[in-house]
Amino acid sequence: MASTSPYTLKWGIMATGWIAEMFTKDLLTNPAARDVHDVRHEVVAVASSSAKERAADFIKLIDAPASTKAYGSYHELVADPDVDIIYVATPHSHHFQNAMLALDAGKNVLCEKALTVTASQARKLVDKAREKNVFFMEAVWTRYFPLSIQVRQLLQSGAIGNVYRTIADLSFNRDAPEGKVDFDDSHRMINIDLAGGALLDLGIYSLTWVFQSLYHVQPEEVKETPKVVAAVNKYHTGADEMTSIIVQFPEHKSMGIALTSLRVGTDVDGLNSAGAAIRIQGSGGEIHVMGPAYRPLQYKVIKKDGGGKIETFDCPIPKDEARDWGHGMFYEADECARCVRDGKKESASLPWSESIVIMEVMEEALRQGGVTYPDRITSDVFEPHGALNTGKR
Ligand SMILES: NC(=O)C1=CN([C@@H]2O[C@H](COP(=O)(O)OP(=O)(O)OC[C@H]3O[C@@H](n4cnc5c(N)ncnc54)[C@H](OP(=O)(O)O)[C@@H]3O)[C@@H](O)[C@H]2O)C=CC1
Ligand SMILES: O=C1OC[C@@H](O)[C@H](O)[C@H]1O
Repeated sequence: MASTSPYTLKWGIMATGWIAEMFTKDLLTNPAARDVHDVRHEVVAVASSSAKERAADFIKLIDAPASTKAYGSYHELVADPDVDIIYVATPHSHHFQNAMLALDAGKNVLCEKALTVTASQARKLVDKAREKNVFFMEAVWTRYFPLSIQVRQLLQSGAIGNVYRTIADLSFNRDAPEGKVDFDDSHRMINIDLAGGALLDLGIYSLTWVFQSLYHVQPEEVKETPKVVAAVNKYHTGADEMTSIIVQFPEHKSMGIALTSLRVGTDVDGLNSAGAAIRIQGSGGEIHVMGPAYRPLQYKVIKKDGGGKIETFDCPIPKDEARDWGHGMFYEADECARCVRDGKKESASLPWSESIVIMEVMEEALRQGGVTYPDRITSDVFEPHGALNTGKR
């Protein structure tokens, strides 16, 4: 008879910034609040590259169990035998080195987006995961939302006919006087040393929708590597502040347009008055996903022969009332738990090969736009004791 007790995945959290807080609070919610009963999560340890006290403060901040261990280095975290999986929540610049540190130690890894700064780095991480026979996934949380799964199923079932075009935007209006944007130059959003820029931070979600709707659904035997045409406006730090990419699949007669900007917003008034952030267009209709592209809560299906009828589907993020929390990152955590439980090394929702192709597209777009990141963060040579793994700023 099948066991009824849920599988427990034990997490180590690498870094103590904003998204680490959001994600770890989600891990601590009761899975039953989202009607999940087959897996659960434990936060075993948190590491800060700055100081052990910072990790201890984080544990208090998120109201984790008192037994949660605090480490003052990433090395200690990856050496902890109680940890099953490491969540890498550092800036883009650090992902390759930090994820490699964890994989090399034989840990399963969930690494924040954008997976790396270069495609070569992504390929090396995948090679290491394969060599160590561990699970590895890019934390594009939106992919694991029930909304995304429903939209992919609709597309695969032919609900809007042949899908030919997707237009997706994730842009924030952070325009500021004197040609500036409303981030300090040192902020990771625009800091070239941290691999900042609109594309790696936000545009990756526009590409996620282009890829979910046009590439992911292509049968394996006819998967087509896209052609890329990009236009980039650079900020004075050297990072991209506005990037538009055409992703072309000529064999499939399809095209995606992925947009991102730090000057104008997708949602001009914060009330979705401007309409859908994502339009997926097929021969028989359209699916409109209401933004933001990273955390969409509603989609609409409009059929060509629907006589003006619009079907609207709401997909709210469930909240654990006892903890007064529910952000939506628990869906990707549940996916990790199921994959590790089942011995899978990659997720079918975002396979390694797809993360790599998306990195290739972003790399090519930035190349066309003349954005160059410093050598120390584009290197694909693993330096376990280098500055990016030891917290030397
Ligand atoms: N999925 C999502 O919705 C979101 C994902 N992200 C992604 O998460 C990652 C982190 O973003 P976010 O949490 O906003 O960033 P923060 O700046 O808030 O946190 C980054 C953390 O990384 C660690 N770190 C190590 N070295 C450095 C360094 N040189 N400079 C700055 N921080 C360093 C620090 O933790 P410590 O000192 O403890 O080691 C720091 O707190 C990015 O990849 C981003 O794209 C961000 C926001 C939303
Ligand atoms: O991943 C993200 O999604 C939400 C944004 O606010 C954030 O900048 C980005 O990193």
